[in-house]
Amino acid sequence: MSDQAVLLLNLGSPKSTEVADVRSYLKEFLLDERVIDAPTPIRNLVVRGLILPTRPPKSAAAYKRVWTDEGSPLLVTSFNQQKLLQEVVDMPIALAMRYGEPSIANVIGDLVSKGIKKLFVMPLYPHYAMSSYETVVVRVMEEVQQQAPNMETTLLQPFYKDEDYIEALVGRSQPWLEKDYDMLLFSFHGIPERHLRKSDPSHAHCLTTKDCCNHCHPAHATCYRHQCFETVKAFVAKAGIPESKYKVSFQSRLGRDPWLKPYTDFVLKDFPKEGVKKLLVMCPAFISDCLETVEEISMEGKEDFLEAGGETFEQIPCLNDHEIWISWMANRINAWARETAQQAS
Ligand SMILES: C=CC1=C(C)c2cc3[nH]c(cc4nc(cc5[nH]c(cc1n2)c(C)c5CCC(=O)O)C(CCC(=O)O)=C4C)c(C)c3C=C
Ligand SMILES: [Fe+2]
Ligand SMILES: [Fe+2]
Repeated sequence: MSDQAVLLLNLGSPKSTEVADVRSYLKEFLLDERVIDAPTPIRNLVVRGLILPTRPPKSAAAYKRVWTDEGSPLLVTSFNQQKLLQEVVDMPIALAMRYGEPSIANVIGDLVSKGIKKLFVMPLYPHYAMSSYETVVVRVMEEVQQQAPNMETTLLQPFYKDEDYIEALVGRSQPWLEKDYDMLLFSFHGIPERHLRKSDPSHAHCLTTKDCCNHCHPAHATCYRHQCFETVKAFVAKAGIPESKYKVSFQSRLGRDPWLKPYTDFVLKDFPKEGVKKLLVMCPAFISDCLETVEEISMEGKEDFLEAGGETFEQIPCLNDHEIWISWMANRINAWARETAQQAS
């Protein structure tokens, strides 16, 4: 029996679309200090006093629009990824979510009880953000420290511009890129501008100049905006898309603070006035389609664009459980297993 295993990680969804389940999911999510990063008493006040009494019915209604007979798209796709990967990789593939179920604590407990000693931790986020990659890694490491301090862990690094990832993304997108379109919009999940400054270890680079993300700097190791731009740069170079035919925007903002701009909803409404009638959209911050790509973009975003005078709206699905993506994950796991074997010999 192998003492190696893989842990796939993603964000998580509520247990059901019932308002009470959505409220308890949002409570765990938004009380995370890396998501709402105000001092604890203020975070408690904002989340418990302002957000939880008002937002859950609205979020539950949005989840109802995307929920399938099998459950939340994000969870269904994640379980499919796990199953398909298990068919081609010769070691246990576990799956856990940062919020909700399957919980990181239970899944690590399960791996420990199976005698796993070496773990490849795969956060399924291409880019570094304190509210996505960092929080899930910190949570996994806390749990490993507590339950299995001697377990050897290797961490999949953000892969936003890796050649194999860009190839996978372009390969997956190819059938849509061959269609006739005026503009390709790369819509990334947004984050508050404050998070970008906080994640800059120098506290002297991110957002200090307009084009900071284009000037080489160590801060880019943790700069979400830089990493999003790099994904786009590499994608358009590989796919041969000219500068006049693409744009980058940021979606899903919450609250009144400034988030990364331009905002996707504004861009979608402005496009038709600028002559963009045939639109292609993709959301590369997400490996799997979820509430944010389905409800916010394919439903709401499409409606906004068409109502403003757009003619066609096509969306490239996320990598999901496409064979290109399963092969990508399998290759990374096999590379890790080879390195581990070499180190042991
Ligand atoms: C301060 C709030 C939020 C930050 C910062 C944030 C960053 C962030 N989120 C994702 C990925 C996902 N977010 C999803 C849903 C979602 N996100 C927020 C808030 C912040 N996200 C909320 C409140 C919600 C829940 C829905 C709602 O009420 O609007 C999802 C979808 C989950 C699903 O079940 O389908 C994903 C995925 C990233 C990658 C990220 C930072 C880069
Ligand atoms: Fe989010
Ligand atoms: Fe930057």
